[in-house]
Amino acid sequence: MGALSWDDYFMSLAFLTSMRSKDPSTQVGACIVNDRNRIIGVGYNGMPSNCPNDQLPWSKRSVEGELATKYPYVVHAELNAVLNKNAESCSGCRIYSTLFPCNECAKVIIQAGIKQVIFASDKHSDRASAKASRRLFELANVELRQHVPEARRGGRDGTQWEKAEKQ
Ligand SMILES: Nc1nc(=O)n([C@H]2C[C@H](O)[C@@H](COP(=O)(O)O)O2)cc1CO
Ligand SMILES: [Zn+2]
Repeated sequence: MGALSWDDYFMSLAFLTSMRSKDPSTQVGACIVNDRNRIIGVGYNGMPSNCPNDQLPWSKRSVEGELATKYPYVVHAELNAVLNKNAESCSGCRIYSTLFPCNECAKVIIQAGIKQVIFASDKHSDRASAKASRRLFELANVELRQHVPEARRGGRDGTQWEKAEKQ
């Protein structure tokens, strides 16, 4: 078996990172890499630091309304990856994400100077948020590419991607 490609390696790292997420329904991971294939930052979806996790909800919906769901509180994987960066800048970098970025993360990705987005799952492509992301990325000349694991081209065991697509 040959060496793992950079794309498979960084997407695998994004999946590994996603496994740190406490979100019971959707674990997302992201990894930012520079043009020398050095890792600049990683992140997963989680509640903001210093907020005791047991005091915020993980529900998708609630009879008590939106404030009793995770959505107003959770920090997305891509935003965490940018915020966690260990380099001066993300300018000219690429980001690997296990899920296509929402429009709020698209704004952050563009403002951070990231030039390429590689994603695994695109399961919410019909949502307004994903359509807005695409529009912003197109206007800002950020390249989008869905990751096709080597396994799909014949060879490696690609079970983690199959699992992500089913999520
Ligand atoms: N690109 C993304 N990065 C993320 O980190 N997320 C997070 C926010 C939530 O914690 C979870 C989505 O919840 P759900 O609606 O699929 O149960 O994934 C969501 C998206 C989707 O745009
Ligand atoms: Zn987002």
